[in-house]
Amino acid sequence: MEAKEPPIIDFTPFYGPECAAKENLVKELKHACQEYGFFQLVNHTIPSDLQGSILHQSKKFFDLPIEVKEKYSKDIGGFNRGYERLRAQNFEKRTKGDLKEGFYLGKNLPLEDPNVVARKFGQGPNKYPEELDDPAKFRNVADDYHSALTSLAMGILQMLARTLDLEDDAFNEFCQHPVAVLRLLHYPPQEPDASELERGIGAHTDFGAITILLQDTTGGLQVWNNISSEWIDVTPVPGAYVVNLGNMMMRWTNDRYLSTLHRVINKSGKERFSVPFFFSGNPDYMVRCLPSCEDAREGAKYPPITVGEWMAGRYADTYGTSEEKAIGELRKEPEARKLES
Ligand SMILES: O=C(O)CCC(=O)C(=O)O
Ligand SMILES: [Fe+2]
Repeated sequence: MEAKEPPIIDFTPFYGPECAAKENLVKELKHACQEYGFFQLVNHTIPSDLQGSILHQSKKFFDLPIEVKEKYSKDIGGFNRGYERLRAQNFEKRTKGDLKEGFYLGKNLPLEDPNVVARKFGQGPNKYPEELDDPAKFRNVADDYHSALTSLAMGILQMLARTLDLEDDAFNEFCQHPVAVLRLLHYPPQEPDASELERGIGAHTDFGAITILLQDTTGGLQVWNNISSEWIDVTPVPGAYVVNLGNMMMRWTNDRYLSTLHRVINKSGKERFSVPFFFSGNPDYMVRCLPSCEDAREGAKYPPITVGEWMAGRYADTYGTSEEKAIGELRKEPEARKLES
């Protein structure tokens, strides 16, 4: 079978009454989750000017001098918010690090919020850069965008519940006080003579439930196709969201749904901007295999784990606190085996 790009799915029926088109949407989503773990979503009602604004504010931040950006380092003050310098992440562990810089934002919660006081995973205050021409604009756009994407994520999960023959509200508890991370990303163009191993972001799967990614028109995102064993480009569709399933979905569905390897290589000669939104749910929620997905003989492949424990472990893996484990996981990937042998 010829490998194809992940499908483009029209979300319009979600906003309308029950009808054949809505049933068809559920079928399309189910097919995408089983065969690709990825799809592009169009007609999702997030205004294009809000999408343009978040990309614009992101560029403004990354254009600041490095000393200013470092003032907002993610390493200062905890809460997983703020600036992450070039090459800080290194998914494939075969170069000096991924050729991108980032800025992490979440829902802005004050220090006295009960979930922050209780040190729940991923809950806390944002950092907002003061040195921009219009700092209030950055703040408003980031907060509005985060809240719009939180609603979209809940809508998508409602439809994904239907694909699993569950009630629409099946993921409601999961969506309470969610860990939801907005990551502004800037990929400088890679040098023409860069190593073949140079990556904007190395091959990885996402940790959470779903990721909703806005990419500019540069291109460079690729997904791994397990059947044809090749990397497939995800061609930018203006205004669309690239949605992919994270590891939690595999745990829930006992691997019926895919959490697919993906990477970015920016050979365009231009800088690339993207904004993934990672929706990982309520830190106290126990992710366990859905009864309908248990295997008749083998039961569930993965033991139950809370969102908080799962996320903390996965972050530790990618940020080097458990480097050996991360390398061990990468070795399982076909591409890595090929390159090593
Ligand atoms: O920038 C992109 O297109 C992908 C980013 C990504 O995969 C991630 O941040 O997990
Ligand atoms: Fe990713």
